[in-house]
Amino acid sequence: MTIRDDHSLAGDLATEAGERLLELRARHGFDDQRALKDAGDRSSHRFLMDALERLRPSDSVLSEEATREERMDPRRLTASRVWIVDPLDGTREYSEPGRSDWAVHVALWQEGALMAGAVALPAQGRTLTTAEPPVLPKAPAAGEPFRIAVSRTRPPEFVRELAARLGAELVPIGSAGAKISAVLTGQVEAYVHAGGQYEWDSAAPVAVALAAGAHVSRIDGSPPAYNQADPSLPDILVSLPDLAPTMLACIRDLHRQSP
Ligand SMILES: Nc1ncnc2c1ncn2[C@@H]1O[C@H](COP(=O)(O)O)[C@@H](OP(=O)(O)O)[C@H]1O
Ligand SMILES: [Mg+2]
Repeated sequence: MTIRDDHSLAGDLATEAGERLLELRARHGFDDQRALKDAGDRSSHRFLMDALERLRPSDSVLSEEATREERMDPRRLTASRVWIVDPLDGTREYSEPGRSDWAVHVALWQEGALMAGAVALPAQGRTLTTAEPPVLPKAPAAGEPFRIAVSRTRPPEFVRELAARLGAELVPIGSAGAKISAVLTGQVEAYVHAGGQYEWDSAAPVAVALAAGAHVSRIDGSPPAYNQADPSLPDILVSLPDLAPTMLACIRDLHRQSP
């Protein structure tokens, strides 16, 4: 098995899971959105688990849709390779007609670092991967306005003030994968989240963002850690590198004023 194989495998699995989700959405329709969400989460999880079991039988897997016991299985903490997957990120948007901000995340953590990953954006017809990381757009000149992607439904409470101080525009988008992809492809210049999230929500897009050379950190500037005993990873900042120092300083100021 070569390193290159893992990058391609992540891309192929995310893309195929995404195609299956597109078919399911077309077949199912939107009359029962709850049922569509459940069917999407469940079938995509099953597909990815079966494929990884077959193709990488000695690796561990941490999936959003696994049972609590499976997620807390201590064996993954001593494993050297763990696939961290979110079979359907942006489940809410998947169940809304016409929306393309949902994703499939497949990442590989190996010995302490994210070493491969892919984010399929099936309704946008593309998959971003560490096999061929996207070329980052140019950052806006100092003082120029820029755009920050935020959750449509659970944006961090400090984000309005952050945008006001930085002269930035907030762009609500569903799915952490779709938001980080939007940074990497030039629809926005940054993504900030706080208040709750899990490793599977960010592992794959963070792997691609790091491979592309984007800034990735927690909102206190520290590096995010994956394959932890507690998979909670509640905040994240991904941005074009030049914007990160100013954004982190501004977030720090805001927290100093109202901790
Ligand atoms: N406060 C919070 N607590 C837990 N999970 C959160 C959260 N805010 C966002 N998330 C998760 O992060 C992903 C992106 O959310 P959003 O679109 O709001 O930015 C979603 O994943 P899923 O769709 O896989 O559940 C969502 O559940
Ligand atoms: Mg998710």
